[in-house]
Amino acid sequence: MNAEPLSPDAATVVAALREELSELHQELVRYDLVVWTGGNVSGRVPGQDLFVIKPSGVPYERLTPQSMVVCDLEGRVVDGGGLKPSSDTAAHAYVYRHMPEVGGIVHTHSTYACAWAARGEPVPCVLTAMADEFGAEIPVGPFAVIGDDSIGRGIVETLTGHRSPAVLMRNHGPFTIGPGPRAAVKAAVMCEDVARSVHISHQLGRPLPIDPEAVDRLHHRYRHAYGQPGTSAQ
Ligand SMILES: O=C(CO)[C@@H](O)[C@H](O)COP(=O)(O)O
Repeated sequence: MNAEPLSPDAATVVAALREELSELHQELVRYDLVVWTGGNVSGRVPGQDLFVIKPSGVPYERLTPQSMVVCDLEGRVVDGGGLKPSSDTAAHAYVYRHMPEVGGIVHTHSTYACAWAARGEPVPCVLTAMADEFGAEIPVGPFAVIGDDSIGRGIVETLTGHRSPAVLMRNHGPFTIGPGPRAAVKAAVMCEDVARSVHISHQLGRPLPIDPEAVDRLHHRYRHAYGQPGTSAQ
């Protein structure tokens, strides 16, 4: 379905988002977070009830700005250029409808995060890098079927009021959120990194917990003081 044409301003914003998403999908490949056509990235169109998402089942090397699909917040295609949107479109749409602060969503099948998801076990906050980025454990969401908004419901119910921008959907894999798509990709990269380190730590012995007050301080510093003035950790 192709709906009303976008206003010139909205069309400019969508064009920029198509470019950004096309590039960000290659980051999933670069960081080894996906195989074949698994995984997807989306971004909310600021000021519009729209988001842009990957087409379903298209190999990463064939993804282009033009192949990205524009949807409304019910997950209906607004501009798809003949391509079907990702199988997770209804899930992303549900999150955008229920978490207005979210501007980007990522799903990957990264190995270590999926291994924790298969066990249904949260990744405990036992590294300063985890306290920085996640401010808590990485929680597990419910088992949910693919194709409707069940995954979205699980993401929203698990991450609302939680500091972590990542949830491990049980028996499935990680979904990450952020104020924009780049921040959500970063959370996906960090999620895999800490899932791997903590897994290895478990194999070596018992990881030591971090005092919750120290977790709070680390997370606050990372959010508000890390990096260059005027830039954020995102
Ligand atoms: O795991 C899932 C479905 O949740 C996806 O990651 C698929 O593997 C890729 O689906 P498309 O985004 O290509 O439809």
